[in-house]
Formats: sequence, structure tokens, C-alpha cells
Amino acid sequence: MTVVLGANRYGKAETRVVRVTRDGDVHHLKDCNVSVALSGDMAEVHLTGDNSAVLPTDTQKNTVYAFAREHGIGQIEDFALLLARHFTASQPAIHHARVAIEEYSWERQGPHSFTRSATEIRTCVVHHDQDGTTSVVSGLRDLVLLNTTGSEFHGFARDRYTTLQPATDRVLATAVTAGWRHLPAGTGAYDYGKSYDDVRRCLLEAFAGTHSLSLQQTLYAMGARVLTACEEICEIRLALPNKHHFLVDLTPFGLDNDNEVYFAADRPYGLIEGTVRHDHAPDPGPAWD
Ligand SMILES: O=c1[nH]c(=O)c2[nH]c(=O)[nH]c2[nH]1
Repeated sequence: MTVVLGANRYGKAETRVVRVTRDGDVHHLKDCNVSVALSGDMAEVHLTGDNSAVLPTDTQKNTVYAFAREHGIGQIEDFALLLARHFTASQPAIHHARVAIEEYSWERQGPHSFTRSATEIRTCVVHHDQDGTTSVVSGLRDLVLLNTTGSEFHGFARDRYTTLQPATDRVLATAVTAGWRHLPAGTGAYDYGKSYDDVRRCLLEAFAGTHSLSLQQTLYAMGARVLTACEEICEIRLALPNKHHFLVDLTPFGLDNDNEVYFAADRPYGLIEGTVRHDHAPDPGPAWD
């Protein structure tokens, strides 16, 4: 038996960077968490301890801060692409860069005052290879949605352990995690901010507008809406926890409960996951890694 080195990558994870842009009295805020992972000719460092190909993770962190100063942070996808292209160009041994960014949104309260909005977190994962191949997956997580009606679940398979009662009118609630893959941008560049707003709107419209016979059906409707409306996107992956709302039995208190009082359980939860894509979507390569 011979032992060999398998896939490997390294980088600085979770560099928290806050960039303030001062436009006179009106200030703008970008609050991000940047994770870099580099790979390439890294056999020697693992096998012999020769660090000559290793751009320190400390340098990667410094680069994030310096680029935030020099270039500002616009759309997170553009900032991630800038960093990924920089790292693959900076060292011959670094062939591939993966840059993932989370963005926390702040709501303006005044010219220089903000509240951290309790809404979803915007995400992106960018891959860039020395050969010029680039992929961009944008996304969000913790987008919490709830319909108080318009949701049913019945006709399901049964076995001896099935106790679930069919539902013809239930609360449907979820916290969306989504990632959507952009078609290669070619020579142009995408407006990732507009794309994000369009996808988010499609997700909300499809969730609210679909009379749901299952969360699986709602998932497909949400993905299909995005792909139909946003031509720059070829694939979307959704993870939808079914945040169960159980009707509370109030009969011990002589009260009825006609779909009014619920117990919102936090676990366990159903987890419905799925991909919706163009039938001719290009090969994703490492886009989802
Ligand atoms: O929308 C649903 N999908 C399921 O697969 C499922 N399973 C379950 O117990 N409740 C539900 N609801």
C-alpha cells in the first residue's frame, strides 16, 4: 500500500471586514465575512515542509483589508472575483482560488446610524482558475417565510408508523437557503445587485403565490420562477426546512381551535432540498464545492 496526498486547499477563513464609505455627512456601510481557499502545487509543503509555494493565510487576510480600502466593496460577487483573480495571478503555484463572502445587511437610521436588519444574509461563492475559468454562485440564507393558509399536505404514503393526519389547511413556514449559479458572463459583467433583487422577489412571489400541496411542490415553483425570470441564471439549489406549526389542543380548557393557536416547533423539522436547472445548463465544474 502506498499513501498519497489527496485533494487539498488552504486559506484564511472568515475575515470580518467592515468598510465605511464617507460621502460627506452621509456614510455607507458594508459588513462582510470573507473566506479564501487556495489550491495548486502544494504537494511540497505537505510532504517535505517546504513552504516556498505557500502565500500565508495572514497575507490573504491583509489582502482582503487592503482591497476593501483600495477598491471599496461593491457587490460581494465583484469583490470576490477581484480577490480570486488576484490570488491566482500572484503566485505561479496557486492555480485555483475559491472566495466565499457573506454580507450582513444594515438598515439606515440616519446619515451615519444603522440598525442590523434581522433579514436574510446574502452569500456568494466564486471560483477562479488560472486557466481563466470562473464560476459565480450567489445566494442567501435565513430568509424566513410563512403562509397562514394556502398549504395542504395529504395523500402521502403510509406504513405502520404513520400517525400524521392529512392537512387541508395548514401553516407553511420555512427559512430559505438558496444558491443560484450564473451562466458564464462572457466578455460582459453582470449587475449582481439587480440579479439578487430579482431572485429574491421571485422567491417571495412564488412562495406566496403557490397554492401548496407540499413544500416540495413549493420548492420547485420557487426555483422555476427564478429560472424563468432571470435569464442569467442556469441552476438554483434550495434547502427549505419545514418549520412545523402544530395546532394546540385547547379542548381541556373547553375552547375550540379553528386554525388560530399554534405551537411553533423548532426541531425536529422536515428538510426539503432540491435543484432546479436548465436542461442544457453548462457543466458546473467546482461551482458548488
Ligand atoms: O410539505 C411536506 N412535505 C413532506 O415531505 C412532509 N412530511 C411531513 O411529515 N410533512 C410534510 N410536509
